[in-house]
Amino acid sequence: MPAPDPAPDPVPVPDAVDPLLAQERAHLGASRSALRAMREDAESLDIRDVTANWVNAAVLESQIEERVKSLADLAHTPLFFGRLDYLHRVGGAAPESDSADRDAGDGDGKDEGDRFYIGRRHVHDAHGDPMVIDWRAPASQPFYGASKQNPQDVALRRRFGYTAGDLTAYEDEHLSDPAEAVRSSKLLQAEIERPRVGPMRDIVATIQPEQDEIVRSDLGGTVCVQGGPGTGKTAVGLHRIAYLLYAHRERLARTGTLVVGPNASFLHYIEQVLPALGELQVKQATVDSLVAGAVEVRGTDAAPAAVIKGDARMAEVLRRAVRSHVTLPAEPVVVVRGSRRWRVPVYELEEIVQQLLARDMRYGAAREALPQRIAHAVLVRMEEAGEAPDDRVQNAVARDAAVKAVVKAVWPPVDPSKLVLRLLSDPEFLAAHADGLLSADEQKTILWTKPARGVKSAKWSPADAVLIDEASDLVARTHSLGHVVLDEAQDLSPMQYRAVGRRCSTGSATVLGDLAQGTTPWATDSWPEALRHLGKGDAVIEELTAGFRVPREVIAYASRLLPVISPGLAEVASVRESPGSLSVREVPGAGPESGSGHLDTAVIAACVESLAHEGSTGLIAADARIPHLAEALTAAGLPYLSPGEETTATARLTLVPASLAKGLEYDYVVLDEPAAVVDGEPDERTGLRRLYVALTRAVSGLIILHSAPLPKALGA
Ligand SMILES: Nc1ncnc2c1ncn2[C@@H]1O[C@H](COP(=O)(O)OP(=O)(O)OP(=O)(O)O)[C@@H](O)[C@H]1O
Repeated sequence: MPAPDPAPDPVPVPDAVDPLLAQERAHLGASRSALRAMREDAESLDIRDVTANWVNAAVLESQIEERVKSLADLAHTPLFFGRLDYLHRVGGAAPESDSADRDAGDGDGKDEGDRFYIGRRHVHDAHGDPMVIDWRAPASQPFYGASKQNPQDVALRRRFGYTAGDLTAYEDEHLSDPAEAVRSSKLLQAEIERPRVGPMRDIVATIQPEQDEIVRSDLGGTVCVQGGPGTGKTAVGLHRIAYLLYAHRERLARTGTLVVGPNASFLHYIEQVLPALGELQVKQATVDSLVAGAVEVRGTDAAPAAVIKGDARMAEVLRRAVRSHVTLPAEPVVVVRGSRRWRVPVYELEEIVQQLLARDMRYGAAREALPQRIAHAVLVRMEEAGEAPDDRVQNAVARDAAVKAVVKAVWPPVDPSKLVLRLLSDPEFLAAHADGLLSADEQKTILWTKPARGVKSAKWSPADAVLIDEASDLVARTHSLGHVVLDEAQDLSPMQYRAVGRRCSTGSATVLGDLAQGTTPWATDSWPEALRHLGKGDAVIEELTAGFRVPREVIAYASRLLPVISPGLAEVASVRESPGSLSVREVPGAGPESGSGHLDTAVIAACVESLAHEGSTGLIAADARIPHLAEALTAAGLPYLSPGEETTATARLTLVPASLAKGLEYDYVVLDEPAAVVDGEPDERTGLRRLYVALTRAVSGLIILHSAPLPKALGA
């Protein structure tokens, strides 16, 4: 990101001094009143005359309720944050869908250029003229994308600053005035530097041009975003879903949208962003919860077994195993109807089965088609004999006991859980289907040492549940949603990508991740490959490099790990102007013999030091150290939260196991014993990647405390 001269301070000016500010405040007041009127209109809608039955009435009522909710004037979110004055009149094209109230730029008979106030939702006056337009409307786009080089027909871009809900400042850029120098925005900087408390916030007022391009990319295509820590991937993914819901509301309301995140605490952290943008219909899941349901997951796999179970070759093993249930018919089928017997010979039955196999239909769909095919063969014979059977006869023949018996023998039902249970319990069955795909050693690795007796008693692991999900899809097609946002995607196994891909097979996806933050044993090293497993090989891959979270000094320190953990990846360029602080403190005297008493004391002191600042503090430590640190915090009288629990002005300290730090951020981070974080992982590279994640959670300051030597890769 270029660093042009800063704009003059957007100093708050009293109304008397700046009449322009007074005008803008007046527009804000009028917009608020208009919004109130819109809400009152929605509340007073009488649906009795327009609905024919109670089902329609209930649907309509809930729609009205949603609308009333979406029209609420939220005290802490300003109604608009920007203004665009176009050089000319523009007609902001409406989105694909219904609602006229999202249209922007209706004619108002003026000759001068259009002026739009940009906010989180559309507000119109009593005549239907827009007071505020939705940030997602086409006419809002130049607010994010226009520049001095490409003013996009915009004369003036104005950003507004608020203090405690009051409009107190503004900042202007005359984009079409060649005499005006390019300046960086103070308001944008202030927004980025704002202390973090509570759940994740929307960034709608300050989306950057390169982010905006991703947010507004078309519903038809899948976009994959590679970006280092804090480059706004999660923010961009959530805003993209809000944008798509705006631009294609009807289609996506029918097909559904989903955000997939790494764990429940992460989902909890991000769950407020979409409602703040007025979007309430988005489902959230982890990959584990997505594939849950068929069995209860109570077990875990050792890394080597999990890696093989997550390998894409397992898809072929399963496909073979499912199809192995089909056997070619050995006997003809004879259907008796009245006094006549109709016989379909073996070779013809075989042909029917072969045709179904060749069509590569879902196993269950083919099983349903088979009796109809056999019945058809019977009907052909009836017609040849001069009868004139109709559809009812064909259906009756398809349900005939003799036909049913053939179907049962030739194409028996397959229970996906039982199938996977057998593959993992029965070496011969596995060998038969893994032949040429998995080596003997690999087969041994995934076989259960103690074969399970039944689906209920088996100790299923998360990777097993993914296998069952794949098998289920081989039997019956998984329902596809319209759009899926997949966050922290680098951590998925090929089989997990397939599971997510099934859920957007007829839709599209936004795939977000950072190869350097991959911490699973199966983490991906190549986006093109990951996207192929997802079934979206033609996705566009974008890169975000500007960092909005981590201060320069801190990101430079963490980036020392990059050559080891992800050679070739570029260091994030921090856009934060406040220098931030990095403090690396060695605490002598601790160690296995003397216990970790000194380190604990230093950690507690660092937490107290961090809490003296405004904003949240996260104490991140190796998972194994968490119970111990929890005790130390309690003994020191420092109350703390768990990740995902909302920080508030009074509860600002969170104790974070390194394994749950991904995706989260805190104003100040105290990092306990980096070597323990690295040692907590099965191999060094994964350990260093985990450390990289932990080092990149801080917004304003990072204190690292260690008594063991720091990992060499940090240049220590
Ligand atoms: N354009 C922006 N304006 C203001 N803040 C932004 C902008 N983009 C991102 N941010 C802020 O930067 C922080 C990091 O964003 P986000 O969590 O989306 O990054 P990420 O790339 O997903 O990070 P990680 O890889 O660590 O998960 C958040 O506080 C977010 O609100």
